[in-house]
Amino acid sequence: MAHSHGADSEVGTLTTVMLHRPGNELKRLTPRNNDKLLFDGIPWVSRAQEEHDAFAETLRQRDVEVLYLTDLLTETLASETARTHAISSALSGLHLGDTLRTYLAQAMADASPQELTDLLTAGIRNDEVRGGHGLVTSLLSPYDFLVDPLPNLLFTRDSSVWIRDRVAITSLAMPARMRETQLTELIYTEHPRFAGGTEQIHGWHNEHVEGGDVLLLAPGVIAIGVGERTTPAGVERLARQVFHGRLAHTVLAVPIAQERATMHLDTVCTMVDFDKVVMYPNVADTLRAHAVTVREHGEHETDLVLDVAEAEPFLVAAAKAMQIDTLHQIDTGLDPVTAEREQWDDGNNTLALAPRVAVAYERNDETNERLEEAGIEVVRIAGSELGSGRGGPRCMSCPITRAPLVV
Ligand SMILES: NC(=[NH2+])NCCC[C@H](N)C(=O)O
Repeated sequence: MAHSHGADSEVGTLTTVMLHRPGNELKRLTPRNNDKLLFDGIPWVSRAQEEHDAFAETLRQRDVEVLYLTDLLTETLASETARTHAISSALSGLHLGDTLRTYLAQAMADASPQELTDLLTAGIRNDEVRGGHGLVTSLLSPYDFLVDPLPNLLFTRDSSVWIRDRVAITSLAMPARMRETQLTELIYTEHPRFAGGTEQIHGWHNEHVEGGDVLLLAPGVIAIGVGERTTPAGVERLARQVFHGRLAHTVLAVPIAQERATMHLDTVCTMVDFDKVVMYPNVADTLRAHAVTVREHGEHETDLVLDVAEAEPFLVAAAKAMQIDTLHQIDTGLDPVTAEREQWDDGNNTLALAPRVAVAYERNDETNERLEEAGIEVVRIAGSELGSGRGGPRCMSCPITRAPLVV
């Protein structure tokens, strides 16, 4: 069946989304490794799954087709080429040594597609290896991971992003997340739903760009946060690619604080209408953007000559590029302490289902009330466990298709 995929805005009616239902990879988290694995606590896994199932159900009730990353992966792994590729990339680390690598490659090759999906997402710990007892396995601690678990797969926003009809395979900055894009790349390359018909841009081998930093402000206008995750060179690379592919006319490069609380642009600002954003009040006055445009196209991406404007207030630069009078910031009017608490719990990380309809964590009472006062329908979901990885509804979703935005 031919599918057409893609998105040209943050708010066009959402029709297909990719989620990841939290699984065994979360059971790998311990108080000793949670910081490195980018979680702030140890989630109660079964409750996280319940919360996630309710999130998915909420989307389905609104006619959104929900695809699960692991289902797509298992279907992809039915192909021998895909399996070989998945196994060799998962075992490419230099911590393994030849004996163990050969043993693991065989064990993974013997696994069913479903088992292989589990090994690739939950990882393999040294004490789980029953054979291959050579030097490396004896010297490593039993609790060392031979294949790292991927607890942050939950945040499907970051590991790929659709821009118009292309999908950007991102390049994740934190070591704990780098393997995620081996999986998204494999799905988009080999899964029958995407194979052949989907053109990919960027790539995990390129400069760092994470999907949480990429906001499709309007058809042709993309804001990209630059901070802890996306690097200045990452923005330049993606800008060149979207300009070369004629996917956008303006990229706004938006510096954000290099801190965990604001790891991505979507932790401080998301769109809830074609001309409205909800923004963390404590950065609203200082957020700035450089508009990047094309001075000269060329035959190749590298021939492009870019124009980079002086920084302007973000809302001003955005409205100009979007060719609207004002990009409104919904004034949540929160005092700085409440604002800081609710930002930490992803109050600003909303997922638009359509203009003026947004999914948000129920816990952020004040932000949600203000959104409703401003005419936004807030679809509340529970997230006490899901939120321990520091991500809200937008982070946990990768829109694969949105209806083109009609204003
Ligand atoms: N788009 C987002 N804001 N994603 C949140 C990702 C959270 C994840 N624990 C990380 O640190 O990478």
